[in-house]
Amino acid sequence: KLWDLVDEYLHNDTESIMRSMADHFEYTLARNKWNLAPQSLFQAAAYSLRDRMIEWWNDTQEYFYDQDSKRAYYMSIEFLMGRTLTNALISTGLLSPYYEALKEFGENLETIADLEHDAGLGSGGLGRLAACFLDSLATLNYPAWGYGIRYKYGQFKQNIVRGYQVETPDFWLESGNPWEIPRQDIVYKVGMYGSVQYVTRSDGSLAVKWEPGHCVGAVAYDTPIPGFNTKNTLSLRLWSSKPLVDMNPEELKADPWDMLRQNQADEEITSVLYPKADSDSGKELRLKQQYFFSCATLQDIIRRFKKSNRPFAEFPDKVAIQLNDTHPTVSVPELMRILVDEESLPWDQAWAITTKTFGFTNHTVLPEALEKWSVPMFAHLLPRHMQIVFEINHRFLEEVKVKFDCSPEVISRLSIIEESNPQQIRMANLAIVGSHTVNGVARIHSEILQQSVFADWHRLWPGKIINITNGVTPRRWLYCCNPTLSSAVTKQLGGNAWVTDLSLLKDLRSHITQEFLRDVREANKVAKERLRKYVSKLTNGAVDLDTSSLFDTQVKRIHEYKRQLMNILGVIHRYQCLKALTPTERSQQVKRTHIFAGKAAASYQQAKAVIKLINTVADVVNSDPQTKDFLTVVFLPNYSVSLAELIVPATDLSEHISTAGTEASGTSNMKFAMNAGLIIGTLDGANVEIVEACGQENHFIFGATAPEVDKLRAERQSVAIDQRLYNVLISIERGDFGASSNYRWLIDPLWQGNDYYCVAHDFPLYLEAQQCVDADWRTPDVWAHKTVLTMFGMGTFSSDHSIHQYARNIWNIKPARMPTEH
Ligand SMILES: CCc1ccc([C@H](C)CC(=O)N[C@@H]2O[C@H](CO)[C@@H](O)[C@H](O)[C@H]2O)cc1
Repeated sequence: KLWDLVDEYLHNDTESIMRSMADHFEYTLARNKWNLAPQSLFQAAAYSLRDRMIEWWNDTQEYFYDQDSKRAYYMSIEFLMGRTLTNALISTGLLSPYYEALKEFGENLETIADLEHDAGLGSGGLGRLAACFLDSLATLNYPAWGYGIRYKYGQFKQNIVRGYQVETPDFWLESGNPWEIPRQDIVYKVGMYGSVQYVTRSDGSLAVKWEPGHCVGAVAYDTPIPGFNTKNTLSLRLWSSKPLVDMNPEELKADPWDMLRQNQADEEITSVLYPKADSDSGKELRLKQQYFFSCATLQDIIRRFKKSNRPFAEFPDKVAIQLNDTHPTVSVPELMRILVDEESLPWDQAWAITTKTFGFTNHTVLPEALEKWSVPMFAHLLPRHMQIVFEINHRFLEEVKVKFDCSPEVISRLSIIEESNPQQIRMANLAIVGSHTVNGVARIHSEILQQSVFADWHRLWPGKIINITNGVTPRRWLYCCNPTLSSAVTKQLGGNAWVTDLSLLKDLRSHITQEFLRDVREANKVAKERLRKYVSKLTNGAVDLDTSSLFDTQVKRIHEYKRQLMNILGVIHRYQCLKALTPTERSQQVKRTHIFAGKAAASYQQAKAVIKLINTVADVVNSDPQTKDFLTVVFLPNYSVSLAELIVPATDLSEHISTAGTEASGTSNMKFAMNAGLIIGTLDGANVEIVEACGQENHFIFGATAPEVDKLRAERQSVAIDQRLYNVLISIERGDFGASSNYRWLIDPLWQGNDYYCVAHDFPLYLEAQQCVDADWRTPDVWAHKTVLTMFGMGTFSSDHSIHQYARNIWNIKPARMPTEH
C-alpha cells in the first residue's frame, strides 16, 4: 500500500503547487498567517520544489542501479553552488507554475529568489567549475555523483570598511538549507592518529592493522542536482563531521569537559572552508578535512560497488574517481589501505585497481599552491597511510630506475618524498603516480604542465598528461542570468535546443540581422539597468551608474598574478588624462565605469592593499567634479555567484589580464563572452582558445606571451619604466590616494621596471589596448558585431563539451537517460 502511494507522482499545475507550498508553510515550517515572513515563503517554495526533484532523484538512482551503470565520482573539497531556486525551476521546467503560484500568493518570484543565501562552499574557480560540471553531468544524463564537505561556514563574508577588506563568518545555514536531505542513516567512521599493529593471519601470513587513536563520524547530507530538460537528477553528497561517543569508550571515562572539548574538535573538522586559495596552508586541520571526506567517500563508493557482488578486480570497470586538484589525493593511499589491509588483496593487484580508478586534474602552476605535507605531520595523523606512501614511492622509483635511465636529479624530482628537513610529501607527484590520466584545464596550461611543471612525468609517461579545457554551464550563465539575450537567441534559432547544445550558436553567424543586433543591445541595456539599481540600493544612491557608459569589469579572486593592480593603475592614468583635458575635449572622451569585485585570502596583505587602493581611487575619482561624468570606479563587496549573475550580463568589456603562463584557464572569461561581452586580456589560460574561436580581431589582446615572460623573468634586468606609469606612481607616492605607505609593497617592485608579474613591462601595451577599446566603442556597429561574433564562437566553452571529454577520455562512462515514463 505504501509503495502504491509512493509511486504516485505529484502534479505540477499551479493549483497543486500552491497546495504543496501551503502544506510546507504550515506543516514543515509550522507557520501561520500571524507569522508570514517572505523567507518562509521562499522555504515553502523550495521544499515543494524539492519534493518534485526527490521523485525524479529516487527514480534516477534506481535506474542507474538497474542499468548497472559505471559511475563517475567527482571528489572536490569545494562546490561553489550559489543559489538553487531559479536554476532548479528552469531545469525542472517548473518556472511558470511556480511564478503563477507565488503571484497568487501576492509575491514576486524574483523577490523571493533574492532571499536565498548563496551556498558559498568554495573560494573561486575550482569550486565553481565543480558546480558547473555537476549541472552538465545531470543534463547529459551521465551516471555520476559529486562528493565534498558540508562546511558550516562557507567562504567568509567580505565587508569593506573605510576601503579595507574585513572578513566576517558566512553562517549560510542560519535559516536552514531547504535543499539538503540529512542522511542520518548514512554515517561512516573515520579514524585518525593511533598506531600500526602487525597481526598474523590464520594462514600465518602477516597482516598490518591500523589502530586509530581517535574516530569521528561522517554524516551524509544529499542535495539533488536536476538536469535541464531531463528527469535525470543526480546527487551531491556532502559530509559533515560529528563526535562518535560510543566509539571512544575510554574517553567517556574522562571528565565531561574533556569529552565536550573533544566533541567540539570533532565537529570543527567540517566547520569552515579554508579561506586560502592558491597558497598551501600546511595546517593539520586542512589535512584532517582532506582525509575526512576522502575516507567517508571511499567507504560510500565501495559500499555501493559491493552491492553488485563483483570481485574488486572489476572495481575500475564500474567506478571512475576524479581528483579535483590535489586536495583529495590522500584517497590514493586510502584505497590502497582498504584493498590491502581490509580486503587482503595482494599489493600489485590493489595498485593496478587503484591506478585504473583515479584521474587527476591540476588547476594551477603557482608553486605556492602545489600542496606538500610534512612527513612528521602526515605520519602523526595517518601512520598507516604514511607507510603506504613510502611503499608506493619505493616501488615507483624502483620501476623508474629499471625502466628508464633517469639521472639522480630526475629521480629526486620524480620522488613523491622531498628530501627536505623535515621531509615533505609532494601531493601532485602522488596524484600523478596514483592516477591513469592527468589533465590541465586549458591548452596553454596543459602544455606548460607537459613542458615544465610536470615535464619529467611527460617524458616518463608521454600521453598521460592530456588537456580538457574548462567550460561553464549555459543554463546558469546565460539562460538563467540573461533571459532577454536568451530569448533573442531562441527567437533567432527558432527554439532553445542551444541550451543543451551550445554549438548551435555558430549557426547564427550566417544571418546577423539588425533585429538580432537590436535585441542584443536591448539585453545589455536591461542588464545594466538591473545592476545600476543594485549598486544604487547598495550605496543608498551615492553611486548611480551611468548605463550609457562602457562597463569595464574585472571580477575574480584578488591575486597578484591576476594583476588587478595593473587595471587600477590604468584607471589612475585615465583619470590623469581626463584632468589634463579641457572641458570640451573631456566631453569627447568615452565614458567609462570600472567595476571591480573579488575577495583576498584573509592573510594575503598584498591583495588586501590592492583592494584598499581601488577603493581609495574610487573615492577620489567619483567625487571629482571635473571627471565624475566620464569616469566612475566601484568595488562591489562580497563577490559571489549570485553577484556574478548580475554583473556578467551587464558588462561590455571584461578584463582577464593575468601574467601569461599563470592563469590555468579562467572561467569568468567564458561567462562574459557567452553574454556577448568583449575581452581585454593576455594570451593566457583559456583566453587563447576563446580568441581563436571568436576571432582575435574581435577582442583586445596584448602583453608578453608566456615564453616572453619566462625570458623577462630570467633576465630580470631593470628597465626604464613607461612615462605614463611613472606619472601614475608619482601620484601614488605623493599621496593622491591616501598614505602611500599603504601601497609600499605594491609599487616598489614597479619602480625597477622588472616586477615578477611584469606589470611594468605590460602596462604601456595594456594602455594601447584600452585605447583600441575606446576606438571601437565609438563605433557602436563595429562593437555590436564583435559582441555577436564573440557569442557565436562560444559553443565549445560549455561545461557540457568539457564533460563529454572527461566521460570519453578519462572516465569511460556512457549516458543513461531515464525513460520519461519511468
Ligand atoms: C592549497 C590551497 C589551494 C586552494 C585552491 C586552489 C585552487 C586550485 C585554485 C583555483 O581555484 N584555481 C583555478 O581553477 C580554475 C578552474 O580550473 C581555473 O579556471 C583558474 O585559472 C584557476 O586559478 C589551489 C590551492
